[in-house]
Amino acid sequence: MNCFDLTGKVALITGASSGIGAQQARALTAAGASVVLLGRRQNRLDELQLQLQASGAHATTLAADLGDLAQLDDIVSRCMEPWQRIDILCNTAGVNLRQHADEVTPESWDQTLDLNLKIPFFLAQKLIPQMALRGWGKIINVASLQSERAFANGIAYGASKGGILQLTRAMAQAWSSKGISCNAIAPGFFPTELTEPVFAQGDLSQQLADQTAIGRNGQLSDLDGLCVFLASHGSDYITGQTIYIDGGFTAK
Ligand SMILES: NC(=O)c1ccc[n+]([C@@H]2O[C@H](COP(=O)([O-])OP(=O)(O)OC[C@H]3O[C@@H](n4cnc5c(N)ncnc54)[C@H](O)[C@@H]3O)[C@@H](O)[C@H]2O)c1
Ligand SMILES: O=C(O)[C@H](O)[C@@H](O)[C@H](O)[C@H](O)CO
Repeated sequence: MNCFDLTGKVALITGASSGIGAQQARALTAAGASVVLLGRRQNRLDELQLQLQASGAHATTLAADLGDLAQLDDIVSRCMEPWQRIDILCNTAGVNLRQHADEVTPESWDQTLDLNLKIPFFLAQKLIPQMALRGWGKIINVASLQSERAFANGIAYGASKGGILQLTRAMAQAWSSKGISCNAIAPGFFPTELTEPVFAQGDLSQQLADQTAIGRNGQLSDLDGLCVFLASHGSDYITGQTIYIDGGFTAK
């Protein structure tokens, strides 16, 4: 048995229209999974769907805004339509407003905490029952360096990503006995739309690379192995963990 083979599994990926979510879609389909691509930009989802289909993968799109919790039941029923199952949930949609503490407002706080922390929990809660019926499932949350390290412009973001670390442990306590592993990946700095303002400052980008043990920032393809591993039978006895994939940044 190839314990990393995802043939027959269906993954829902939020934030799939760009960056880490789109890369997870490439990695999971390359390992045999079918994917439901959830994002707000239909044109971007369509482009990715075509690319994945060109390499023989099964992919569908679901244009939806996760900013409104009231829409979640409708979103969940739409994501179940294509294959009547979701085995793997990648909770990847996220936002970082990079505000100094003096500038954070109740609205910007809620926007960040709702998308980065609240939605991952409630989306999982709604998908767990059908995973539990089959006795197997995988929740993959996305943490951050800011689950561990504090940045002055990361008040709400850091709170949300610190929260993800503990939420992942609590989800694991609640659901692992049903055969559902709940883990998180914690990427270092990877070039995406989210980090454009960081990578646009060459000096800052180099300083961050210098803080890694490997000596460079991440490339999206660095994430593939961990993503497939956490989605597969290969990680069935791992749950409640946040795995840093940061070139050794947090090990320093
Ligand atoms: N890039 C990095 O260095 C890095 C490091 C650590 C963690 N992360 C995390 O990775 C995740 C993905 O970020 P990324 O770096 O790929 O950036 P990204 O901006 O490319 O991806 C975020 C995605 O979330 C989507 N999104 C935002 N608001 C949404 C909403 N209301 N409804 C639905 N989708 C919405 C965006 O459209 C985008 O596609 C985030 O949770 C981020 O915090 C990124
Ligand atoms: O972009 C930034 O300003 C933030 O520091 C984060 O979004 C990081 O990219 C990431 O979370 C680090 O792991």
